[in-house]
Amino acid sequence: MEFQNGDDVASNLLKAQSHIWNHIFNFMNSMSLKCVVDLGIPDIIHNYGKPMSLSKLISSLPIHPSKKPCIYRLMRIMTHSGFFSQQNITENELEIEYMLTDASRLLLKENPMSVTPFVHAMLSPIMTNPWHQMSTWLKNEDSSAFETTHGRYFWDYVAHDPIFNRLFNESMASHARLVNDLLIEKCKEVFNGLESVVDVGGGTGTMAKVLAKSFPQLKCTVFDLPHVVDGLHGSDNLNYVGGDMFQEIPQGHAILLKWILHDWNDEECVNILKKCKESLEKKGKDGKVIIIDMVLDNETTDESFETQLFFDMLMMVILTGKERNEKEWVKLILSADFSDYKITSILGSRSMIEIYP
Ligand SMILES: C[S@@+](CC[C@H](N)C(=O)[O-])C[C@H]1O[C@@H](n2cnc3c(N)ncnc32)[C@H](O)[C@@H]1O
Repeated sequence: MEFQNGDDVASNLLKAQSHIWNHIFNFMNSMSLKCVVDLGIPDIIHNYGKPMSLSKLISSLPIHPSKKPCIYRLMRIMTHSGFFSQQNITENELEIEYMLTDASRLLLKENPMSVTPFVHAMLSPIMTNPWHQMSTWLKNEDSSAFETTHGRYFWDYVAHDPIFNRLFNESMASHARLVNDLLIEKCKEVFNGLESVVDVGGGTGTMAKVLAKSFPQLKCTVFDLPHVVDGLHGSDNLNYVGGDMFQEIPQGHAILLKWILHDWNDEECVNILKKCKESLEKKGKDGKVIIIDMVLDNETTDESFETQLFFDMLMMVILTGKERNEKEWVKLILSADFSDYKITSILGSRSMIEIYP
């Protein structure tokens, strides 16, 4: 047994207290980010074209005059968390000049890879309210805390709320734009020579459009729920089909499941994979399913692992899904009667899993 002297006890207690405080107040990071995005601060600094002083920033914001001093405090916490850098630090706060960082450049509206739609969707009260119901949900039979809060499954809710439908689809599309080019670059040989691919749960087709353009011989089908693809028009080698992947998946030589299986529990995933297998088998024997999702790995850097844990909690609270480690993926693949698989780590916390019938 270790004995601690009085000073150690006090210092450990204080550390424990700050640890708890930082956890209690972690939501302030999210909400300050939302505020900065709502006010368009990254765009204002970017459009200014050079480091922007606090006084200039304040005069560019549509805020009430009594709130002017609050902007320094908002910028201070956001600078602390890496969204801005600063120069010309003097006694006079108004002279501090702010610059963008890699993180805030990714929030610019004009950036085709902008993460701003993801901020709007994920931090809307529709998505944050369910977190207050987590412990209630753990004691009831509902499929998710989202259902406990909103009385519907997530996908059903999205189908009935056109504004949130647009917000959510745009957030997925913005995510896809960020990873598409990297993905195609890293996985060229996976799509090379393929005749057709069905992007199941392909949203509004952001990924499929890039595939169709990069591989003109490849016939791409975006398959998603009718309210997502209704009214969308394809091109020569791209078409949209509305339907339910639990019923039937259009035929293809390959099926892409990008950010799909982590939305669903094991039983649902096995059903989806079996539907994929049926679709592939109608085209012959050499097909494959290409899954893009996370493979949980606690050996990765702390930051990546934390991101994976956040997504796992998101899948639990909003949907019925989870993030899986390799062993859990293999169990799913074999349960759906696929015979072989290959995992390639591609994009930070995400991997590509090719599975073969
Ligand atoms: C997390 S999003 C992923 C979107 C896209 N693959 C991407 O990576 O950006 C999941 C997609 O699955 C679709 N989806 C949900 N249930 C579905 C079903 N039963 N049949 C077909 N698509 C479905 C949703 O509409 C949504 O577009």
